[in-house]
Amino acid sequence: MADVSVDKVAEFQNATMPLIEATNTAAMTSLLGMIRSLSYWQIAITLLCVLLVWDQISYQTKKGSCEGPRWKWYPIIGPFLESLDPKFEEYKAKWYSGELSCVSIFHKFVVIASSRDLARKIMQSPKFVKPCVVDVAVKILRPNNWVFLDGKAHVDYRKSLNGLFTKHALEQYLPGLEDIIDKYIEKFVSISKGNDYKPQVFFHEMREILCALSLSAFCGKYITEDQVRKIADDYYLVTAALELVNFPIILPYTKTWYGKRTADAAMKIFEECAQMAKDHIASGGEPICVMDAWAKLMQDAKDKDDEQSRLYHREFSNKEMSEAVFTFLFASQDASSSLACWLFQIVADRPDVLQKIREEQVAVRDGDMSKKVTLPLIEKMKYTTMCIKESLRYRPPVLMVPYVVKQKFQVRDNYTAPKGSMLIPTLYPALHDPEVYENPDEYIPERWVEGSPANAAKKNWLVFGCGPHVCLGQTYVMMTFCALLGKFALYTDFQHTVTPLSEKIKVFATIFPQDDLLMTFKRRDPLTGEVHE
Ligand code: HEM
Repeated sequence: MADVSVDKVAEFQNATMPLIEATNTAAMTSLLGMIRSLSYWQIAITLLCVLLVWDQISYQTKKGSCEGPRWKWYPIIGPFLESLDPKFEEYKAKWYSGELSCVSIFHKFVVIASSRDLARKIMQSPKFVKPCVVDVAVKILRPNNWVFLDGKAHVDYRKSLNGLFTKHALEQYLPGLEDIIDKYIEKFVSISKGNDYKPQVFFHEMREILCALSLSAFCGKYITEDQVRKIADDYYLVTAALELVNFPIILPYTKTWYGKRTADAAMKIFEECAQMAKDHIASGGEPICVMDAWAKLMQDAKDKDDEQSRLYHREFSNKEMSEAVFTFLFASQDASSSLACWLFQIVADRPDVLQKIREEQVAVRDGDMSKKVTLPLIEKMKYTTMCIKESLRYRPPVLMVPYVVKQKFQVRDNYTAPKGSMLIPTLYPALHDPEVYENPDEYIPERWVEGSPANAAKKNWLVFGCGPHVCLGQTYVMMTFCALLGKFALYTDFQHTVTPLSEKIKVFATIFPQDDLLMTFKRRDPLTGEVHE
């Protein structure tokens, strides 16, 4: 029976095939004839119409249940021009338009996740997503850099870096950090003095001090003051080169070219530092910076065979160490400068808060101002820590963390993000959730007292991300800022001039006050509070 039907079908196909072929050939001929009869203009307009329709259909298909414009109002480019000059208020409107919202810019489809749980889900799904970097980052940070590792390779490498940022390791970097803080207290006071103590922009100085602190922690005394100044001065070129919208090919004298040149110069310096650190440790020296700590971990691991030691059994080359240290600088510079600007502004604007910090700083030293900043001292700075945490919550330096979808990813029941799309977990809404943080738009350090709802809501604390890429430097940040704010509060009388733009947020990689922070610093006696001009 079956054989008969198969034969019949074959017979029918044989009979009809010539007819179908003839029809197809005729259709093709008439289509070609029609195309030949069109002018170049008509062909171009037809192709453009096809492209526009395809662009809209592709947008609609990918958009699914996400919030977002019904149509792509600016065909092809989407809101490209707005993305060149990002505005905080526009971001905010997007986050609060729905827990998943989308935009499409050129061929890139971007999904923004603004609820706490979706943001966490994305950051904790390394099987489906990986951090998204702009194309040019691979050239600037170099293709073999550890930051581009994914999955198990990333987890393994990350384990070897964690050892450089444990509390024990960080404790060793503190004396170097304190030296830098002392120097910059002098410097800020003398800058203000040179300007007759009139308010002036301190945004650049904040970036410089943060760069100097990071470089001291990473390279210790191996890096000279001139080298620090040069890197601090030029670093903004790297930030500009790695902005979300930039030309992917490095052409001479463009932003990306300057960025790469700066990064290469910094990495060359770090390579030399790595060798000096290895020599220092080999000659029995104690570690005082990240480079030293790394060399020491390698040296100590030689005769051991436990899991931790095996991470350091291979020799990390100077080049590899320099590239890793550059990523630390890259990850820290903008975010830490942002925190510094907001923290100094916020505290200066609230004399009661500043007063409490000063009292605590004197108390933890038992009134003995010769005491050096150590880990036990920092652990006693409960109120200062709360002020820093609240600044990070109130003005989180990193608003969003872009990820790219590696394979189709069901983000929520009714939405699956397509492969290749960008998924951006947003950190701000979770940190301003009124159910967890009462009056979320007010700065209230006391909300962080032990046992408080804010403290209990660990899942909302997304300032440093979560999951396998969670910030490597978070403990370092808290320690450094306790030392920094504590000493400036004790030894300087710092004032902030409030302008209508002070509380407005400017987005430049991270966030800064729109007026660039107008401040003055005067020398202050830490015990009597007497201010000297
Ligand atoms: C206020 C300062 C800082 C903030 C707010 C901050 C925030 C963040 C955030 C949100 C992430 C992404 C986390 C994720 O994808 O889940 C991150 C990653 C990272 N941060 Fe920080 N960060 C700060 C300072 C630093 C410093 C000082 C360092 C220096 C070591 C650092 C090193 C890193 C590194 C290396 C990564 C990538 C980790 C990985 O991919 O495994 N950060 N940071």
